[in-house]
Order: sequence, then C-alpha cells, then structure tokens
Amino acid sequence: MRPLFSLYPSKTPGKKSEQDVVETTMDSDQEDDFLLEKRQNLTVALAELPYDLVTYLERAAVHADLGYPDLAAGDSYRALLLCDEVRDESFEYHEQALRALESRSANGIPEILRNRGTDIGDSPRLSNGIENVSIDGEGGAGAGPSLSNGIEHLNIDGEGAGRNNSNSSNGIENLSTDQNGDGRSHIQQVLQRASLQCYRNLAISLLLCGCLKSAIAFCMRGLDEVPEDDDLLQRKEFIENMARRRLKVDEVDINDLPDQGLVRREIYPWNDHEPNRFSQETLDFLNKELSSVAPKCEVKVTELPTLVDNESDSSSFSSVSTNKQLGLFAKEDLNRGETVLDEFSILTANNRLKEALCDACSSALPSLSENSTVVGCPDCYDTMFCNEECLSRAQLYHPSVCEKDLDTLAKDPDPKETPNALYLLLLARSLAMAETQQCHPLDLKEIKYIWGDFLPSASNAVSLSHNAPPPPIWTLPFSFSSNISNPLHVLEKMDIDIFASLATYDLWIFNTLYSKFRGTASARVNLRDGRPEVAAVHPLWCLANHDCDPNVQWEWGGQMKLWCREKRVGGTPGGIKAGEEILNHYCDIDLKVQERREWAKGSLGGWCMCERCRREADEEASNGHHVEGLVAGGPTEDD
Ligand SMILES: C[S@@+](CC[C@H](N)C(=O)[O-])C[C@H]1O[C@@H](n2cnc3c(N)ncnc32)[C@H](O)[C@@H]1O
Repeated sequence: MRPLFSLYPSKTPGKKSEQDVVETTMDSDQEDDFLLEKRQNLTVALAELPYDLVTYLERAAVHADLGYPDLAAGDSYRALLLCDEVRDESFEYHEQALRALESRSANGIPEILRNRGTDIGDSPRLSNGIENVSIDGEGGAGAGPSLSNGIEHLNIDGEGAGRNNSNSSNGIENLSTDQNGDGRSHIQQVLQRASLQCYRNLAISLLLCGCLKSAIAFCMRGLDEVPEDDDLLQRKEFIENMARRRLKVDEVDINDLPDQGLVRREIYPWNDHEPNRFSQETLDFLNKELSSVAPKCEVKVTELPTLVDNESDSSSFSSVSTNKQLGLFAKEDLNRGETVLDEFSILTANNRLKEALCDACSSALPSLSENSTVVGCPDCYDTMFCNEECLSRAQLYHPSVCEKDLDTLAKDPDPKETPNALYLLLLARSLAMAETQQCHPLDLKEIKYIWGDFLPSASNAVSLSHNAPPPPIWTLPFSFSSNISNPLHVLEKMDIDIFASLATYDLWIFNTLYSKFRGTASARVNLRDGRPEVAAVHPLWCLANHDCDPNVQWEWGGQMKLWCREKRVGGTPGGIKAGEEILNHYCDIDLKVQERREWAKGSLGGWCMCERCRREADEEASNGHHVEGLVAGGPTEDD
C-alpha cells in the first residue's frame, strides 16, 4: 500500500529514480507498518489530550500518507473546529484547546506547521508536500480524466511544473516567527498557521475524495483568512480547471460542482470490532438470535457467485467464480404461506417532518381514537410511539436524544438527497443506541455482524509509482456533510464532546457504519409520492440472499415479515424443504432480465447471476435479442 498524497512534506528532493521506486516498493509494507503504528500512537495521544489540534493535524498527515484522504479531511476538520475554540473565549472548550496549543508551542512552532523550505533544499516541493497534483495524461494524446469517483487519477509529480516555488510565496512563510515582531503573540501566529494548514488539507483531501464543492468552499474560507496564500490559490484554480473539464463548461458556478464522492470501503487495519463472520462463535450467536425470530431457520456459511458488472468479466456463465458469505437456510420443512421470519428492529429512520409515524418502528401510527394505543414519550412532547411496547423498546435509544432538538435533522430532504438523508438518519439512530446503551457503535448487536460489502484494504490502496495503473475505484459514497459535519452535528446536539469521544465516534467508525447500512438497509416508499421515506436495518432478515425466483415474500410493517411463497416464478408450487436456502428478493421480480440486472448492478454490486437471470439472458441471446448492459461498451457507472 502506498500513499495517495502527502500532507507531510517529503524529505526526498526531486524526482525518484528507478532504483528509488524499486526500493520504495520493497519497503512499502514496512512503511505502512510504521505509519500504522504512528497512527495508533497519535490516536492514543488524542485520547489523552483530546483538544490538541496539532495532534489532529499530525494524524491527518499520517492518514494522508496511508492513502485515506477522507480520514485526513476528518482530522483536519476537527483541528479547524479546535482553532475556533482557541480563538473564541466564549466557546465550550476554549480553555482546554488554548492550553493544549500553548503546551505544543512552548518550544516554538510545532514541526507539522513549520516551513519546510529548509528541509527540502532546492526541491520545488511546497511546504505541504502536495507538490504538484496533476491529472494523469492531461494534455497528452487522447488522455483525460479516468475515474468516476472524482479523483481522476491524481498523480504526484516530483517537478513543480510552472508553479511559483518560491518559499516565500505560500502565505505561511509570510507570517513572522518573531514573537513580538508585528505585535501578535506567538500563539496567534501558531494558530494562524494551523488554521491555514487545516484549510489546505481540507481543500486537497476533499478534492481527492471527489467532493469538489466542499473542497473549493474550504479554499475560499482559507483565502478569506490569508488572501495571498499561493497554495490555496493554486488548489482553487486546479479544482476549477478540473470542474470545467468534468462539467464541460467555461465558467464554473460553485453551486454546480459535484460534491458526492467515493472513498475506501474496507475493514480498516485498526478496526478490531469486526468479528470473523464465519467463525462458530458468530454462527452460534446469530442462530441464538434467530431461534425466536425465525425458529425454523439457521444461518450458515455459503458460496455465492462473485458478481461482475460487464460482459468480459462474466464471459462464461458456466464458470462463475464464487465467494464465501453468509445465508439463511431452512432447518425444517416450511409450508406454503407459513411465516418464516418475524423481526422487530429499532434501527429505523424516517425522513418526514410532519408524518404520523412511530419513532421506534417507523410504521404508521394507529389512529388517535378513544381506545388508541398511541403513547408519547413522557419527557418530551413530540415523540410518539405505536404503543407501550414500542415506547419500552425506545428506551434502548431515545434517552440520549430526548429533548435534544434533533427532530428536524435530515427531514423532508431535497429529492436527490433522499437516500443520503435516510442513511444519515440511520447513522444518527445508531449513535443514539450506542450512547444510551454505553456500547461502541460497532459492537451493537444489530450492527456488529451485518454485511458491509467491504473490499480488502490492499485492493483499495493507491500506488504512488510513476508507472502505476490508475488508482482503484473506491466504492463507499462519501460527502463532507454526510460523513463529517452532520454526524458531528448530531453528536453535539446529543451533548457529546466530539473531541473527547474519538474512541467511539471517529470518522472511520462512521464510514464503517455507512458501509454496513448501505449493504443491508431496506427502504419503504411513500405511496402518495413514491419517494423513499423510511429506512431500516433488520439484522437477521438481511442475512437472506437474493434470487429472482424467490421462495419467500416479505413485507415490512411494524415488523419485518418473511413468509413462504404459495407459488414460485413460472407457477410451480411453493414450499421450502429442510436444508434449502431461503431465497429473498431485493427487487421487483416482474421486471425483465435486463432491467433486473441493471438494478442489481447498483444494489447487489454487479449483475445478478441467479439461475433465472442466467437462463433468461441465455434465452434472450439465443433469440437474437439485444440485452442491454450485456454487450461490451454498455452502460458504465457514469451513466
Ligand atoms: C443483504 S446481504 C445478504 C447477506 C450476505 N450474504 C451476508 O453474508 O450477510 C447482500 C449481499 O449478499 C450478496 N448476495 C446476495 N444475493 C446474492 C446473489 N444472488 N448472488 C450473489 N451475491 C448475492 C451480495 O454481495 C450482496 O451485496
């Protein structure tokens, strides 16, 4: 694994020789181990000194070197918030943040904030180490942006082509280091350097995540503070140029810039909450949970076809490769119409502000007639539940959000923001569950064992070599607001100290939660306008795999219910024999094969390869029908 970019200045001047590249490759594992250890030490340091913005900036640099620009942005944003705390005496953590900065600055400007011109000699590298971010192949024959995730293959080139590399040109160097030189205190100077560094970090790291609008917004905020900062000016220009090409416009309106990017979806190397999903211990736990919810079913390890998203990868349907996952199986025969699973979950969310939905299970509230079972929370006026049972279940999350003014969060969103808003609300619910139960969010039993659609860290890594292929396409949707600012806003509303709670509420934890929700949540649409309004994770229901010829049917009211189908597709009688897999359906099975497969690309992660899909695709092909998406050059992710 190699870093995508560096917020630290590199000590190596000039371009790498071939030998350097080989040596770097050979050492990259050791380098990663070193960086991971450094990350761990900085995380421990932050637990001890949570208001130390310098340590946040140090960890941002390590995250960047490890190739996680999203995590670098998260640390830089917390550091920026701490800059505000230092600046404003009336802020809650002012004293702590000021004392931490004073202590870190006692021996001069902290290393991470120093001008690196002296470190790098004649190197054209600028003090933040980004040096020269260029779009691969730009200006070359036929070359252009190559990735759909907004990163577009950013390369670091050792030469500062066409840039003003003067050490005194980037704003930071213009600040006097003389304690009394211009009347400002030493601390104020350190603070100004720090906040400028935060803006620079946020600009480049959010750009690398594909969040161009937020990246440029931070450039502009930084330029408001230090208008002459060459570095920010260049980043802003770079983003504008990239946006002009992507949007194919001459003038860029910041409001039109893309802000939804993609980041790495993986079990982070330091995540020790993720269980071995195939261990006997996990299976025993899940089967115990299943015994009351689906007494005739058991969870087992199974092999599923590895889903692909184009014809060349799936050239022979007869030789489909498989991968190990979990699935739900019948332990006993199940008759037609028989209930297979009946599951309640409090991991639900709804995005309607004035809709009469139960806060716990998100089903429509019964009417408020004389004998209505509807009850309100005795401590806050607005929160309603179907009945006493839902109120009692709500005690597993509601106390930490009761009267906390979170009712309007992500409600009635802009239609194109609806899925993100629902995922944010699920995240908020999981944080409330964790806080109320005093449990790490990743250890909640509703979350710990669910599928996250993670890729191995190695396949997410980005090479820095000059000859490297394009970086991998990351798969976890990411935006500054959904992943960084809004979760912190939720925590603040819950009166949680966002600096002192890193062990439970760090950005990598939010990303892991989002990965799991995106892999398992179901949504319900409002029948009046067809828009998704409710989302939920049912941790046992979501163990059942998809098939376009399902043997069960599902419905989600207050509970998620699965029952055995009367008939299979094609009219054969239903019924499930002991040992057979419970085959759920995630899409409308009345769609044609190509439509189902288009849907599955987004939702399953590739073309559905179930027996029915393969058979119908073969039939269509032999009838000479063009099957959309099954021909080379068919729709891509960008479409
Ligand atoms: C909700 S989970 C289902 C349970 C999952 N197998 C587990 O281990 O927990 C959905 C994921 O299961 C896999 N999956 C479900 N049905 C599949 C199918 N018919 N073919 C291949 N993979 C499938 C896909 O990876 C999908 O993203």
